[in-house]
Amino acid sequence: MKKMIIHGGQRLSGSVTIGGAKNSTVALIPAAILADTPVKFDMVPDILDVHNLMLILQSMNVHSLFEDGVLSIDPTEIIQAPMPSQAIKSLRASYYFMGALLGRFGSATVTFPGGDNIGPRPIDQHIKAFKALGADVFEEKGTVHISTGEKGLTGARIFLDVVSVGATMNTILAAVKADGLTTIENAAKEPEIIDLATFLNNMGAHIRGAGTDVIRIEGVPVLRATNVHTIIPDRIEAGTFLSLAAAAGDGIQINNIIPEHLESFTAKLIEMGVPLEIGEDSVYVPKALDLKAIQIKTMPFPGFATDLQQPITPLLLKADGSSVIVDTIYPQRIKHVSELQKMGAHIRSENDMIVIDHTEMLSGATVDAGEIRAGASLMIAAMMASGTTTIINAENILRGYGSIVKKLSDLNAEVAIEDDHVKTMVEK
Ligand SMILES: CC(=O)N[C@H]1[C@@H](OP(=O)(O)OP(=O)(O)OC[C@H]2O[C@@H](n3ccc(=O)[nH]c3=O)[C@H](O)[C@@H]2O)O[C@H](CO)[C@@H](O)[C@@H]1O
Ligand SMILES: C=C(OP(=O)(O)O)C(=O)O
Repeated sequence: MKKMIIHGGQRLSGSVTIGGAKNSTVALIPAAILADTPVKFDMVPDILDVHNLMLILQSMNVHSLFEDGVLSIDPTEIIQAPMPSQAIKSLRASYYFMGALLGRFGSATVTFPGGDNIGPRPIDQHIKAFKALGADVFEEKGTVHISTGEKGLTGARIFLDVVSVGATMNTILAAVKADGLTTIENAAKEPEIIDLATFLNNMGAHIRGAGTDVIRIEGVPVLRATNVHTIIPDRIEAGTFLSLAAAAGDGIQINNIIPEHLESFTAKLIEMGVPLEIGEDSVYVPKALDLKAIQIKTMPFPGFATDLQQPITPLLLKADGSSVIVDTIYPQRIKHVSELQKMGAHIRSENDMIVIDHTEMLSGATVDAGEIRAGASLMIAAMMASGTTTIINAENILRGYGSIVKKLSDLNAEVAIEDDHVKTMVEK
């Protein structure tokens, strides 16, 4: 078990560069096994999810190498083999191997995925799509078996009952080499879906409409990589640093941002009174004073991202008055609430609402990063607090925040990650 130790109260300044998007990367790596050539990704974040996906690739005889942000994957000698269940369980996105293996071999056997513990996370819409494409699906003891038998996959019209990032991506992965036209209606519109479609289209796929709620996929027999795919910047990591900068910064420049991906978030910061200076691919956050309380409702893209409701919470503690968050995607995503209370935060959850009242001062405490964004929220609160905070289960933070100790230390934070009693990464 790892713990993150933060000595709070330092004012932060300087600049930070955002890495490639976790939620693109974790779909692109499984997508690589659909290629008939080796593939290369650039701007790959150094996060635990990537290392676990590499372990899963290894189990299928797919060689991968991760060096200086470039991940090379050679799927040309892939075999179907049992996958390491611990790695599968360590992340949500292992479910993308269902669509990718189905597209590659016409069958897939994948243990039910893990990922963040943020309330119920069914995959009924993924299964519905696989069935519509002609696969038989059955679940036994936590493992999903999917197969098309001799008949192969055939394009179909699929209407998703709920807007789902994972079901949209998985349907694309299964349909990209299927016979004929697949139409996904009520598709999710997240930028990471466009990134996946761009990667596949550059290899010869025929996917149109990614980024809208109707996606059309004309199946192709072969996918060949001819260039390096550069992963889009992580809008959730960017939002986390924007919140940190407004909460504890004396002027912080955040580089490698696509501002259009963050409009619902930056609009809320501006509404609070944070005087953001938004550039073409960067945002400068000056010292923020006199913040106003706001109301937030999380929605599918382009709405306010559920993954950013916890990271913005510590900033809301600084606002004058009561702020309210309603997470419509994951109403039970409240693991940070009890932990922030331990630090003295005036925060409570009631009837699917999180109410955040002005809090003059936070104090360091031992708190639990129950999941990735709860961890991000605690990390920011710890920077604002007086004294030392120890965040246990820090692996959850490392699932999605690459080089986090270095990035925070470069901003003048006093932070380290310790492995039980042994220091593994101390940058300052
Ligand atoms: C690896 C990845 O990209 N993870 C993101 C992805 O998760 P993930 O793809 O798992 O989330 P979905 O977009 O699928 O979930 C959205 C909503 O649909 C529901 N649902 C989903 C699928 C399904 O078959 N049935 C169903 O009812 C879910 O319970 C949830 O309430 O999108 C979430 C919502 O933006 C983000 O929080 C996660 O960071
Ligand atoms: C919920 C998240 O991740 P995952 O879907 O990978 O568990 C997240 O990134 O906030």
